[in-house]
Amino acid sequence: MTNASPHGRPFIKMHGLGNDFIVFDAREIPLALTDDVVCALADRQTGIGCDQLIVLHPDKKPDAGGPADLFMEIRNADGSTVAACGNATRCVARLILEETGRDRALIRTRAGLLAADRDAFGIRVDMGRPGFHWQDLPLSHEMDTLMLDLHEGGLSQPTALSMGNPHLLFFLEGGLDVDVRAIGSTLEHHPWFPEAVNVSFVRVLAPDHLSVATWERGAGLTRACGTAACASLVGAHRRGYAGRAAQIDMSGGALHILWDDADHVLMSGDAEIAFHGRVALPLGHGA
Ligand SMILES: N[C@H](CCC[C@H](N)C(=O)O)C(=O)O
Repeated sequence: MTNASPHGRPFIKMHGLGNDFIVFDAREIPLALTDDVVCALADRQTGIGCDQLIVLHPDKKPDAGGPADLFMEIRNADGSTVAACGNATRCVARLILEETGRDRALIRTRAGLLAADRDAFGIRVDMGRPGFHWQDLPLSHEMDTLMLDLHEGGLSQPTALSMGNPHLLFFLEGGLDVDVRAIGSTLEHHPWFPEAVNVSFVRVLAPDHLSVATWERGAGLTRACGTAACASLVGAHRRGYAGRAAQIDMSGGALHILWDDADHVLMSGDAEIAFHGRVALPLGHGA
């Protein structure tokens, strides 16, 4: 793979509430990254550092639901390819809205076609419908996804649901302190989740106010997780703890989530550009 120029391949470093991304634009010059190169770029000591790496491609299926502005490839820091990333989708939507000057963006992901626009909280993305069936996650066998018979670290009866990616949600009582890293890293690869799982810990502060901490599949503890914020609102509503709209506080900031009457989950929040750069690919090679 050669560089786009002698000074390396351009990228944009972006984040959504501190959940950070390296974004490459491959719409003009193709880019195919092996898992090893993704891991090297994501490394916070020897690479650029990120939770996820995003590659923008031309839309691959213009006839499936209408042409999208682009196809968004999503890679976790461990190199794994995943179908959904809420915070990164807001960042990509911002790039499209600024590039086109239009008030709406259409982003194709492996989880489906996502529409985005601006609202009072920043960028709003329609993250589509949640999935509750055990095969949506997927889970290894049929079970009640509202209350799983699963126990870890003194916690039990989590909810599992899909936002295009799998989420396991523990709802915490009162001031209970939990070891997010220990429990999250243990359950990420639980045998019931053949494709692994994102593990979140949710406190219900009010029916319209939750706080969430997430151990992300393929990335570990992040400052925010957009799909987890969506999943937490939906799960809290299903369990009778919350309404259909809430502010979700995470260590990196807050998102506003609405599960609308058409069963779509709308996520609103910031999308920031940290810096622009260039990198020789594969890392450490080339001028
Ligand atoms: N770790 C997730 C992908 C990134 C999700 C997160 N960064 C978000 O904002 O939704 C997974 O493996 O499904």
